[in-house]
Amino acid sequence: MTPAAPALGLVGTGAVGQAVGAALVAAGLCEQLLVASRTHAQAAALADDLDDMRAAIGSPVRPSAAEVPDLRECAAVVVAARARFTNTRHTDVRMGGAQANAPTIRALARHLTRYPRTVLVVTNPVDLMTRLFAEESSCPRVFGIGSNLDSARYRLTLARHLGVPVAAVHGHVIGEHGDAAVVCASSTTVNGHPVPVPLQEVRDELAGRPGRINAGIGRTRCGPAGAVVSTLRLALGVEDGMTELSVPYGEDCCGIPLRFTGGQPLPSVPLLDPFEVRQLEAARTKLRAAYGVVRGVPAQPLPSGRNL
Ligand SMILES: NC(=O)c1ccc[n+]([C@@H]2O[C@H](COP(=O)([O-])OP(=O)(O)OC[C@H]3O[C@@H](n4cnc5c(N)ncnc54)[C@H](O)[C@@H]3O)[C@@H](O)[C@H]2O)c1
Repeated sequence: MTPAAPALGLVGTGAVGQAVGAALVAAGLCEQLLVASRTHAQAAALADDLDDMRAAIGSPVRPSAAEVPDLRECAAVVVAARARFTNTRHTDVRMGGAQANAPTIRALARHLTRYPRTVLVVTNPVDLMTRLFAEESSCPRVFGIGSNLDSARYRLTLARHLGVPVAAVHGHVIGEHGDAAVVCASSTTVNGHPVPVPLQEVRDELAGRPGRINAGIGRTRCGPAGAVVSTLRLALGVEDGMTELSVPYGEDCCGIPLRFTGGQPLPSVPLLDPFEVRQLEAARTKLRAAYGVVRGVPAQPLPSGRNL
């Protein structure tokens, strides 16, 4: 297997960082994996653990500890940092991290100012943190992981409900990676045919699944790691295809489907019915207001050059 990239970077060595690191070593997408974290000791510890994995499975990926500025040489950087805070929310849980994570994202963005390659933001609330990173860094290719994980959960739920393979289901979840997610039921197909979607069952599963995972194993980690690896395959041009990512969209930043060809993304929002249009508008209004709070100022439109 020839790795697609000389080096990839990873920021954060917690639950998500560990799972992403392991998935990248297993996937063999790069020759080197540079790991950075709040402390060098954390980065070195994860790099050693991943190096053991490399030796055990014969992966081409060589992990090593690094500082964030070293990641500028990488073909892509995954941001999975989380500030230390206690989230006491029961609804809109991901929004609970907005104020705490914003300074961390700002600091990381400054280290990577005008980094020209791909940044994948995982830190929640991901739609806000993606926009913050993009604005603070002026990086041209910043994508948020979240709606693609929601979409994977949606396809899984529908496949189980209908008793069909997941691969037979085509459908997207867009908008916010959070309580204002929009299930694109009207454009969903199974084996190429429209199907009635049990919307309440789907919404209950999207809302309840992360909480059940957290209750059982502390943090969600493998799902986001899978979403990161599949996105990197598209962004690095290893394969062409579609995924749902948070990107600048109009004056906001929210999850929409992007079709990648040769590593280049093109927005590909499906036709929405009037109910879905209203839901997407509500999600964008919510995100715009929340972003204004994170910035401490009313949200400004994104420069047109960065709108997708
Ligand atoms: N977008 C998604 O689909 C999705 C899914 C799951 C989790 N998440 C989010 O991913 C983030 C990480 O989650 P986690 O469970 O791994 O958190 P965690 O608390 O287990 O780990 C956070 C890591 O970030 C590091 N860190 C903190 N400040 C840093 C800094 N300034 N620079 C570099 N590293 C720093 C910490 O040392 C730690 O290694 C959270 O915001 C979480 O909500 C997103």
